[in-house]
Amino acid sequence: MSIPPPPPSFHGMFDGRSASGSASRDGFDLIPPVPGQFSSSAPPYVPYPLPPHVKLTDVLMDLYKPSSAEFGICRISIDRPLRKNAFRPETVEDLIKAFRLAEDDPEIGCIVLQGKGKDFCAGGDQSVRGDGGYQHEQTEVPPRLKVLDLHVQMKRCPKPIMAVVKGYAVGGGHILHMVCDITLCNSTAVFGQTGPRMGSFDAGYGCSRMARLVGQKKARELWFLAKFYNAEEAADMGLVNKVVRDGGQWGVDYEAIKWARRMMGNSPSALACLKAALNADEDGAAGMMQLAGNATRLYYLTEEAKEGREAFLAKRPPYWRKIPSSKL
Ligand SMILES: CC(C)(COP(=O)(O)OP(=O)(O)OC[C@H]1O[C@@H](n2cnc3c(N)ncnc32)[C@H](O)[C@@H]1OP(=O)(O)O)[C@@H](O)C(=O)NCCC(=O)NCCSC(=O)c1cc(O)c2ccccc2c1O
Repeated sequence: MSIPPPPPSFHGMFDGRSASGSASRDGFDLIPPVPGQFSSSAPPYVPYPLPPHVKLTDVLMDLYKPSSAEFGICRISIDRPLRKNAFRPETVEDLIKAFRLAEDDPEIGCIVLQGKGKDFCAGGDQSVRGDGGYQHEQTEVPPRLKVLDLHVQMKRCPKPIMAVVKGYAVGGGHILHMVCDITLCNSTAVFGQTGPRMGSFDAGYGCSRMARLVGQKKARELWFLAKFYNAEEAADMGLVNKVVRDGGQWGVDYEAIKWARRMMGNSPSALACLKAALNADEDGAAGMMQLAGNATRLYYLTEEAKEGREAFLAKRPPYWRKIPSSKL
């Protein structure tokens, strides 16, 4: 496989100097794109090429690949704007499929989760909430809370996931953004839990992740009072990485591209291991397993691991001492 040359726009990024030689602390501000760089004012995503066997009804996927040398950004959008992107079981199934595709696609380096239209997501669709969970259109599928599986999948995904929040991120929509690695929002964003007001609660990541993000006292305030908070309040609490205050309609979308390109300019394996490590204490044995899985995968790349495999296949004893690194 031929390796593409490094992207010209990144020259100088890592030594703190721009291509023109002007000093810059860490190069972040050198990262394109800026609005106006593209012919259209909307961010430059194109439809994601779905494999023929995958059909999505409630979710859209699109893609932005800055250059052939860089990884691409996959944007996953909940597409139920008339219900403020409230999710039904079919939406969750689509999200699970979309995240799986993005995770497995070697061209993708970062995933953006957003809502289509003015809102991020207003949580579980109450019109299909039955007595035992959310009811699938196909009535033979038992009512479930499949969104909890989606949370686990997002936490385990080795690629960074960034929420871009505009409008409401409430109820289960608030939990979805909290499960993402990074949250950017604009000044229209509204955050909060609604469960105790309408007969529900999420005692999973909805509690544990929130308490780690905002602290125990604030988490109890968010859940017990079930109030809404604006973008500034959410940022002050540590729920949001950055509030993009200006930049017009697409400001936060461009900021997300910039953050994604910055992350994708860093080592993918380092990011995957860091994500697993940052998850580990919250996720108990499952979290340690995720971190340990990365160690095994990296070990497989060593001459020592390859010798073990080759020896087994050749029906001979492994010859560890011929490998200089095979000692601790
Ligand atoms: C978000 C709002 C405050 C917005 O109010 P506003 O007045 O601006 O807009 P409307 O209320 O008129 O909404 C427009 C339109 O959308 C429909 N809609 C909005 N949210 C939902 C929803 N969640 N389900 C179904 N439909 C919704 C609304 O009915 C309107 O439709 P019309 O046909 O009438 O035009 C306000 O909309 C609001 O408070 N929404 C409800 C927010 C909410 O309570 N969400 C559910 C919380 S429970 C949950 O999400 C949940 C998630 C989990 O992950 C769990 C995990 C484990 C266990 C339980 C979980 C769980 O319960």
